[in-house]
Parts: sequence; structure tokens; C-alpha cells
Amino acid sequence: MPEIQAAPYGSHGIFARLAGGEVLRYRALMTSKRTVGIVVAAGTGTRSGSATPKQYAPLGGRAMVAHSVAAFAAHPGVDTVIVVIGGDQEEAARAALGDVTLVPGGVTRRESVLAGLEAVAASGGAQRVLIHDAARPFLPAAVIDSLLAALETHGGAVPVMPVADTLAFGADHLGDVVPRDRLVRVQTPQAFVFSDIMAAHRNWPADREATDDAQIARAAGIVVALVEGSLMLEKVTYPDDFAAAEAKIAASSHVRTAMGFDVHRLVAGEELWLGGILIPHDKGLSGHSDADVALHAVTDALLGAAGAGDIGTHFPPSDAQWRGAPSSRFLEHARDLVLAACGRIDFIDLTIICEAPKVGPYRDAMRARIAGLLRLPESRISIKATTTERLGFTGRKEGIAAQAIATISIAEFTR
Ligand SMILES: Nc1ccn([C@@H]2O[C@H](COP(=O)(O)OP(=O)(O)OP(=O)(O)O)[C@@H](O)[C@H]2O)c(=O)n1
Ligand SMILES: C[C@](O)(CO)[C@H](O)COP(=O)(O)O
Repeated sequence: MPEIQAAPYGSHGIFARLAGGEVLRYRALMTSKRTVGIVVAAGTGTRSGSATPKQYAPLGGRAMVAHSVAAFAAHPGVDTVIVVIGGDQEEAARAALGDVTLVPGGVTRRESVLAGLEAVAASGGAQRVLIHDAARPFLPAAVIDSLLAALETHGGAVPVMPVADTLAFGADHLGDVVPRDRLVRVQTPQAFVFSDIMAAHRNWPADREATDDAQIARAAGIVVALVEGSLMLEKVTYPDDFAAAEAKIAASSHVRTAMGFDVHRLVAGEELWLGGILIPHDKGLSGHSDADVALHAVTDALLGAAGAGDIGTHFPPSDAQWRGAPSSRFLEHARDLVLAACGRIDFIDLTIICEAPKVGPYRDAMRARIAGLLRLPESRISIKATTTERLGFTGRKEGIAAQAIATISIAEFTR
């Protein structure tokens, strides 16, 4: 199967998954092993000292929980993500995550995981499940690769790290040293054959706690393999951990800029959609979609910065489903691609080139609309307009052109 060789397992994250037909076919093959990522995010974060549950604290420009959800969503081996949340967290979770399956959790982590597993069972089950702490925001695709590979031969697998410090009992005074040569630090995600971990959790006594799922699996006789963990996966637990997490993002972030350009013809009898708003005018822009040339330019700039092709790659004009489509959908898609690649949109500079209509009266409304679609403050959107001094097709009012430059930051720690 050349498609599989062309897109090795987990090789390119979201870009590989969305870039073209070959990869999409590869993904379709993989769904024969339906894999669900469960992110447990129902804790209160007491030790973190955060006023709100730590998983909603901003980290690298978005809520902590959004990072690992995006990492799962971007991985071609993960088909679905569900997030387990606290009873009073729905609003915060929706604001952070948008349209993701949310499941109410329990009082302890174990109960929250059980609730997540039951939700998977109720939705038709799965072959494999990856159970992950929202409090470990930076989830490398390579760790997911290793875990899924280990599940080919084991019922469970966990990422582990070596212990670097001397370990000893300690209360009032230092006690005996604990030999560390055979100890490991256990991280998440923890990967399991779904039916096995589901049964193990159901059989675990309700009055007994376990700090992770591998313990519950082992108690049920599941052999749990070890794979190499990652420093990126350290848990955010105490107040100082937030600064350490921000430092990880800063250390691996770099800025990308890309431009987008588009032209559409002005014709009588069409609505004029420009910059995401409907403008009264004697002509409108003609195209396969609503032909909003300004949103197309911004969309292409974002796709370029994400290295994810162009608007035609994602929304081919040959595809009837995009006939008359609102260009806001294209822009939201580009936004989600950037976010899924652990990127942050820093700034958009859009220039609309036309003789008429005058853009000035609509500039604020366009800015607000684009900021809303990108979930950014308006201060990160610049809209400029110019004429071409009555020269060329824009000068003759035959069409409108737009160009945009997107500046994004991408933290390249996800591999
Ligand atoms: N009832 C609970 C408790 C914890 N968790 C989740 O389990 C993960 C690991 O737990 P921990 O770091 O201990 O988070 P908290 O329980 O929120 O923190 P603390 O113990 O400091 O209150 C976190 O993503 C947390 O949201 C959960 O889903 N449901
Ligand atoms: C699940 C876990 O993250 C694995 O290391 C850990 O056991 C969670 O412990 P916590 O005390 O609930 O933070």
C-alpha cells in the first residue's frame, strides 16, 4: 500500500492528516482500530494555588487543557477525543475547547477516568484508549507513537522517566534511602486495550483509590509495557510549575509569517461579502463560495504559516459542498489547524484593494468579525484599504483584491 508508506504512522501530525487524499485514506484504514483519547480535566488543582482549576489557566496563549486535546486531535492514530470535566466547568471547558465531547467526572481522578471509559463504552466502544492528564499539557506525538506501537504486543503501556535524585523516607528527619535503580517515574498518557481497562476499572473496589490507571490494569493481570517518557510531559502540580511550563513553550517557539492573496470578480446581482460582513453595494463578488476575498486572503496566510497548503487544498472549488459556503468556515478551519499544531496567531495584517465600496465605514465591523472568528482581541487584527489609482481591474471596479500577512508562533515540541 503506497499510501501507508507515504505517510508513516504519526509522521506529520495534523498536517499529514489533513494535507491530502493519501493521508486521509491512511486514516480511514486506521479506524479499524478505533482509538480514543481521554483527557481527564475534572480536578480542582488545589496544590497549584490557582484561583480557578489549573487546567483552565492560560499557558502559551490558551487554556492548559487545550494543548493536550489539540495534540490528540492532531495525531493520525487517535480517532476521537473526549474530555472529562468537573460539574461546574462546562462553560470554561467550552470556551477553551469549542466543540469537543465533554463528560462529567468524579470526585477522584479514578472516578473521572471511569466516567470517561463508560462514556466511550456508551458511544460504541473502542479498540484502544489513551488516558491522559490535562495537567500534562505538552504531549509529544512521538510518545503517542510509542504507546500505540507497544499496544501491538501488550495490554497496556505507560511512558516513564528515570529517577535522578536520591530517594529516601523523610518525616521530621531523613530516613532510609530507597534504592532507585529499578524505579521509574510514571507519566501519562497511559494506553490500554479498551475492553481490558474498562473491565479492570469496573472491577476495582469503589472504596479504594489508585493514583493511576496502570495500577488498576496490573491488579487485573494486564501486563503494562514501558516506553520512553518525555520531559515535556512533566505534570503541572505546584505554583512554580506554571512558569516552568511557560519556559518550555518559549524555548521551543518560533515565529512564522506567511502571506495570502486573492482576487474575485465584481458582478451585478451578487451579495457583497467582504471581511466577514455583508456590505450594501450595487455589485457583489462572484465565486464558488460567498467569494469573500478578504477572508480568503487571511485564510491562505494562516494556512501558509501553518505549512498546510492553501485554501484550494482544503476546500476544492470542484467540491459541490462548498458552493455558496460562508468563508467564515474556511477561516475557522485555518484557525483550528494552527491551534492543533500548538500554534498561536499573533497578528493579522489585511489589505483590501478596491476602488469601491469605501472600506473605511466598515473597517471596525470587519475587524470585530475577524477577531471573533479567530478568537483574538481586536488589537491583533489590522485592516487597511487602498485603491490602485483607477488603474487595472480594481481601478476599473471589475474586481476586488486582498492580501494578508499572518504572523504566528508555533512551539515545535509536539514531535
Ligand atoms: N476528580 C478528579 C481529580 C483529578 N482529575 C484530573 O487528573 C489529573 C491529574 O491530577 P492532579 O494533577 O492531581 O490534578 P488535581 O486533582 O486537579 O490537583 P490537586 O490534587 O492539586 O487538587 C488532572 O488533569 C486532573 O484534572 C480529574 O479528572 N478528576
Ligand atoms: C496519573 C499520574 O499523573 C501518573 O503519574 C499521577 O499518578 C497523578 O497523581 P495525582 O496525585 O493525582 O496528581
